[in-house]
Amino acid sequence: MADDTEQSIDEIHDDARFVKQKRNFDIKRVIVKIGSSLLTNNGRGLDRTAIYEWAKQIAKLHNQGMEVLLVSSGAVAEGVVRMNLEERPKKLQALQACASIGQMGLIETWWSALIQHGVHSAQLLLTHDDLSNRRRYLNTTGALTQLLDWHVLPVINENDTITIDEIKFGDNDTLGAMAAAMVHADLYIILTDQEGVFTDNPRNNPDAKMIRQERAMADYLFDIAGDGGKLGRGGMLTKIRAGRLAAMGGCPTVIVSGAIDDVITRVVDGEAVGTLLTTNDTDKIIARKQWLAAHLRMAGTLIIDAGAARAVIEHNKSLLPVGVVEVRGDFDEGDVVEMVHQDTGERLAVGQVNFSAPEARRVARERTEQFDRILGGSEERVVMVHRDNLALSI
Ligand SMILES: Nc1ncnc2c1ncn2[C@@H]1O[C@H](COP(=O)(O)OP(=O)(O)O)[C@@H](O)[C@H]1O
Ligand SMILES: N[C@@H](CCC(=O)OP(=O)(O)O)C(=O)O
Repeated sequence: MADDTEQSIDEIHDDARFVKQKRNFDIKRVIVKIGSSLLTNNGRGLDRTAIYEWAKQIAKLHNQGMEVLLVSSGAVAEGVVRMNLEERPKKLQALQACASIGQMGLIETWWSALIQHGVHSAQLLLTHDDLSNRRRYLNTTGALTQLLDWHVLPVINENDTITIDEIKFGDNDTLGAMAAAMVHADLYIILTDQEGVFTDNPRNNPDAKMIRQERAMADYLFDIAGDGGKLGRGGMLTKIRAGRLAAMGGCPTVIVSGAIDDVITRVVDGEAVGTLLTTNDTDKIIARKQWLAAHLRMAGTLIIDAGAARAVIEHNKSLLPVGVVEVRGDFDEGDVVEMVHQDTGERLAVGQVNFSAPEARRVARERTEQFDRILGGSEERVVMVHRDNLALSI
C-alpha cells in the first residue's frame, strides 16, 4: 500500500491489487486467536460446531508438521451463559468467577475437538506481566518451547481469575501478539466476527469498505478502529495495536472472519481473505521503540554522563558502558531500564539493557577491552543498550 497520507480512506479499500493476489507466506509457526463473539455464537453458549470446524483445520496444519498455537477467548462469555446471567457482570469478583466457570467449558471443548484428530493440547493461562517481566518471560518461553518440541498444541488464555487489569480490559488480541513475538511466529491470525478491518466500524456504517492490505504501522488505522460488540472486549482497536506488537517481532497479522469456510487453512495457504497487516525491517524497529516508550514500569536506572547523553540523543548511537556513571536497581539482562542525565536528572531514554544489574555495575565506566577481564570470560556484549532497543523520551 502506498503512503497512507497520499490516499483518502475511501480509496484505501478492496484494492484490486490485493483481491486476487496470493500472499507469499512461508509459515512454520502460526498463532491463531479466536475472539469471544465468535466462540460463543453471540451469547448463545460455546459454538461447538464452529469450534470443531476450526479444530479440524488447526489439526490439519498441526498434523502436516506446522507448529500452531491457539489463543482462545470466551471464558467470561461462556461463564455468563452457564450462570444464566443476562449480561456480562460489572463486579470484578463476578467477572473472575465467570471466567473460572467458563474456562472449564472452553478447555474441555478444545481438548475433545482436537483429540479427535489425534492432536494433544495443553492449557496455558497467562498474564501480561508473565510476558513483560524478563524472568517470567523466559520461564514461559521454556514451557512453551517444550510443548512445541513434544508437538503438543498450546491453548492460551488470560489468567482472568488472578488478574485485575486484564479482566477489566480483556485483551487477548495483545496476549496473542506477545506470544507471537515470544515464539517468533511467522504469522498471527486473528479470527473475529467481521470480514476484516473496514474503513469504519461496519456495525454502525454500512458504507464502510474493507481494507485488503496495509502496513501494521500505518497510523490512520487507529482513527478508523472502533469498539467491539457486547461480548467481545477490545474491538478493532486492540487488534490494530496487536498487529503493531506482532510487527515488532517481524510477524505479519491477518484479521479475518472466522465464519469463512476453511478460513485458517486458506489464510495459511496465502489466499487473500481478510486484512493483511504487513511489516518490514524498518517498521520492526519503529514498533520496538514504540513498545519500549510505552513501558511504564522500569526495572532500573542507568545514570549517564554528558558525553553519553550527546551520543544517544544527538547522534542516535548505542549507549556504551563507559558513559554509565551509576547503576540503580536490580534488573536482569533484557529488562527495560531508564537512562537519566547525570547533571540534570532528566530521563533521556528507555531501553532494553544487555547486562544484569551486578554486571552493569562492574562494567560501568569501563572500556570494552576490559570486559573479558572484569566479567571473566570471552565477552561478546559490547554495548549497554543497543540503539535499536532504545527509545528517546525527549
Ligand atoms: N474499522 C473496523 N473494522 C471492522 N470492525 C470494527 C471496526 N471498528 C470497530 N469494529 C468492531 O470490532 C468488532 C470485533 O471486535 P470484538 O467485538 O472485540 O470481537 P472479538 O471477540 O473477535 O475480539 C466488530 O464486530 C466490529 O463491530
Ligand atoms: N480472557 C477473556 C477474553 C478477553 C478478550 O480478549 O476477549 P475478545 O476481545 O473477545 O477476544 C475470556 O476468556 O473471556
